This record gives sequence, C-alpha cells and structure tokens, in this order.
Amino acid sequence: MSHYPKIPQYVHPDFKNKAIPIKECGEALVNIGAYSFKHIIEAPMYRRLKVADALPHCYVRESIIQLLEEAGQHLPAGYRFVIWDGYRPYHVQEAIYNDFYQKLKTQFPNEAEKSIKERTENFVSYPSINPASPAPHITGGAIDLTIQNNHEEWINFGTGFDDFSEVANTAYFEQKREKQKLTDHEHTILENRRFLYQLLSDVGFTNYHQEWWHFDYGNQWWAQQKEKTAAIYGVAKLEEEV
Ligand SMILES: C[C@@H](N)C(=O)N[C@H](C)C(=O)O
Ligand SMILES: [Zn+2]
Repeated sequence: MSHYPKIPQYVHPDFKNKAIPIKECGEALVNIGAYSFKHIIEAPMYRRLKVADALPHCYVRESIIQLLEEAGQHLPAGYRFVIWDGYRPYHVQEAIYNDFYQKLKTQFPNEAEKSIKERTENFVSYPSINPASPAPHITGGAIDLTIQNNHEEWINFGTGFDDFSEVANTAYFEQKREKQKLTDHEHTILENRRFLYQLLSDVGFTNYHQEWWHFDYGNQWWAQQKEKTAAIYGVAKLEEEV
C-alpha cells in the first residue's frame, strides 16, 4: 500500500462561508448493517460510545455504497472499509457538538464564546437542519471510516476515531515530513493516510482536511470542493423518523 501521491493541503477559500444551492436528488438512505457487502462493514461508533439517540446501524445514501464498493476493489485481499458513522440524526449531531463545546469551555475557561465555537467547529459541524445549509452528516452524504486488514484489525492512521487534535489533520504527517525525518512508524501512517485518501478521491469523494476519517459525497462540502453548481443531497430523513 505504498507510493501514493502526497495529500494536497489546499482548502477552498470559501470553505464553510458559502452555502452552495442544493438540488435534492431523492436517493434513499441504505442501512449498511442490513446487507452483506463485499468491501464494506459497519461499526456504529456513536452507539458504541453510548451517545443518546445514536442509531444502531450506519446509514448512507445509495451512491455512497456503490462508490465504496468500487474503491474497495483496490483494497488488498480480505481488507474492508469500516464505516464508523454515516447519516446522523439532528439530536446526535447536537449531542456531539455540545459535548465537545463543553469540554473546550472547561479547557479554556477564559476564552470568548466565539473562539470556543470556532474551535468546536474545527471538528464538529454546527447541528444545522436549515434546508439551505444542513450539517454534512445530516444529509447522509458524509462518512467517517477506517480500514480493517485481513485479520480484522483496524489499520493505523495515527489517531483513533474523533481524536480532535492536530494529529487528525489529514496532511499532518505530510507537514511533519517537510520539517523532519519521519520514524518508520510515522511513515507507515503517512502511507496509510495517502492510501485511504487516494482510494476515495479516485471514486469521487472529497475529504475534510481536519479529519483523516471524514469524507463527503453529494453534499455542499463536496459540491464546493468539486466546484459543482449544486449539491445533490440536502437534509435526509430515515423512514422511521418521517
Ligand atoms: C464529529 C466528527 N466525527 C465529524 O463527523 N466531524 C465533521 C466535521 C462533522 O461533524 O460534520
Ligand atoms: Zn464525519
């Protein structure tokens, strides 16, 4: 899994400042846990972490399954994408946001609200269900994922799920490498990140630069990075929520 290109450090100048129009395509949400896919399994992390109202399974829009299966053809034999989270109901997004916001308030007691909010939103989107600017996971067009090897072990990407630190930045080890020689261990992580980034980029996903595990397709973050005139996924709803 080596010799993939360097992870670019480009961030769109309007990122998060401009809401791209949404032309909802109406694709359904698919319950990953209800099917047996060749290259995809689920590990619903917020449920495991006992976040209130977290779903027992991971749901994503239909095209995301197709794209992951396509990308999965390039995984070594026996490796699989492990989906940690996909569609996120409003109350779950709100709970994750409030939890991290409160942690930061405790960590930085003298810092202004605005700054704490900015720090929070580096890692957790504001829980918006505004139809013109929904949070990425609320559209069913965002995934958090890792890869498991043929021994069913999660491969090393340098941090665990929702490690809200600078090490989570997708290009962290690219930047470190520009300043100093990486250890063999760090070099493996760099190669693993390049591998995941390349596999998913090749089939059309975009990555959130602050989190190596977060990728988008069809939502506004994706549309902006891809310079599309419109996103295709707006606020999603599970049938049981409608
Ligand atoms: C909270 C984390 N897993 C995540 O998905 N972050 C992005 C930025 C989000 O909340 O949209
Ligand atoms: Zn995410």
